[in-house]
Amino acid sequence: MQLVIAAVGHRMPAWIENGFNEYAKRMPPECRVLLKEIKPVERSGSRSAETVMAQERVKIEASIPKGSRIIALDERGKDLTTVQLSQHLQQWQQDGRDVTFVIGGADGLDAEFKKRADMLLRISSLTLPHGMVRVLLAEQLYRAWSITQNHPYHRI
Ligand SMILES: C[S@@+](CC[C@H](N)C(=O)[O-])C[C@H]1O[C@@H](n2cnc3c(N)ncnc32)[C@H](O)[C@@H]1O
Repeated sequence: MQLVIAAVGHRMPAWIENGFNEYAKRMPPECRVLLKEIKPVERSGSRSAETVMAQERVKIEASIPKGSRIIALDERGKDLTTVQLSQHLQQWQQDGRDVTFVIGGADGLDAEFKKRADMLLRISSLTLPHGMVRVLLAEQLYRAWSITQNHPYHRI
C-alpha cells in the first residue's frame, strides 16, 4: 500500500517543504508517503470559483492512482482522533489498496469530487492554508503509524 497526498499548490515556501519532508522521510518503505503537487488553475476575473475547482478536479483525478481509496481533506469533514486514524491505517494496510489524500487549492475542492470521495476528513474546524495541511497530515500519518508500532513518538 502506498499513501499518496495529491495537493493543489506548488512552489511552496521552504518551511512547508522542510516540514513535509521531515515527517515523510520517517515513514517506513511499506507505508511510504508520496506527494503529488498539482499546479493550480490560474485565477482570472472571468472564471468563477466553481469553474476553477472543476478544472482542478480534472488534474486531481489524473494524479490519483487507479483503484485508490480517496480521502478528501475538508474543514467540514469527519473528525478523527489520531488513534482512530491509526486504526484506519491498519485496515488500509490490510486491504492493500493505495490511499490518496486530496488537498484542495485556494477555493477548495469541487463539490462533486467531494461527494465521490470515500471519506471527507477534517483536521481542524479552522480553515487552514493548503500548504500547512500537507505538513499536518504528514505528521499525523507518521504519528498514526507510530501508534500501530508502539513506537515512543506517540505518548498517551
Ligand atoms: C484554503 S483551503 C480552501 C478553503 C475553501 N474556502 C473551502 O471551503 O474549502 C485549501 C484546502 O485546504 C484543505 N483544508 C483547509 N482547512 C482544512 C481543515 N481544517 N481540515 C481539513 N482540510 C483543510 C482543504 O483540502 C481545502 O480544500
